[in-house]
Amino acid sequence: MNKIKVEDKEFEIFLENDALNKRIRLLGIQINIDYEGKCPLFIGVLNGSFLFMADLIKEISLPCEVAFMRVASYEGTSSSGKVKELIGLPENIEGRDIIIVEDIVDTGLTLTHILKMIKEKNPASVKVSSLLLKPSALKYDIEELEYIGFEIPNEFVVGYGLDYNGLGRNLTDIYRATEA
Ligand SMILES: O=P(O)(O)OC[C@H]1O[C@H](OP(=O)(O)OP(=O)(O)O)[C@H](O)[C@@H]1O
Ligand code: HPA
Repeated sequence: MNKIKVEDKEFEIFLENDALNKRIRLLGIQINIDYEGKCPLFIGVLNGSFLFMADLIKEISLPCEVAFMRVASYEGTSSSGKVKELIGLPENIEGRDIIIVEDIVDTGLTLTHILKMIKEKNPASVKVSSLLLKPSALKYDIEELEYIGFEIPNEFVVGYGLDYNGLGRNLTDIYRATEA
C-alpha cells in the first residue's frame, strides 16, 4: 500500500525501511572509522530520534554510551519570546566526544539551541547525526552536521519516529505529504 492517511492528511511512500537500514549501516561504518580509539556519547533528541538511535547504535562496534534528552519550549517572561530548555542532558559531558542524534533537521532552530547549550559544558567534540536534512529549509549555519542519512526536499514527512500531530511514529517506512 503506497498511500496512507494519518489523521486528516494523505501521505505517499518516500523512503522504505530497507533503504533506511542500508543507509544507517553506512553511517555506522563511517562513525566507527572516525571515532576509532574513542568512546563517544550518543545523545538522542526525543521523541523523534528513538527508532533511528536504536538502529544506528546497533551498527556501532566501538565502546560507547547512549543517552536521551528532550527540548522543552515555553514562553519566556521577558520579551525574548520562546525559551528553550534541555531536559535530561547528562551531567558530566566535559571532555566527552558527543554525537547528537536527530530524526530530522528542518530549519535548524532546535539543533542550534542544543549545540549552544551542549558547548557551554566543554565537551571534547560535538557532531550531529541526523537521519534527514531539508537543505532548502535550513535557516542556520550548522557546521557540526556530519552524518546525514538523506537530504530531502522541503516537504512534510512522517514515519520511522517522525510524527504528524503525534501520530505515525510507528510506521516502519517514511512517507511524504501528497499536498501541503
Ligand atoms: O530544525 P527544526 O525546524 O527545529 O525542526 C527539527 C526538530 O523538530 C522535530 O522535533 P519536534 O519539536 O517536532 O518534537 P518531536 O521529536 O517530539 O516530534 C525534530 O525531531 C527536530 O528536533
Ligand atoms: O517534516 C517533518 N515531519 C515531522 N516532524 C518534523 N519536524 C520538523 N520537520 C518535520
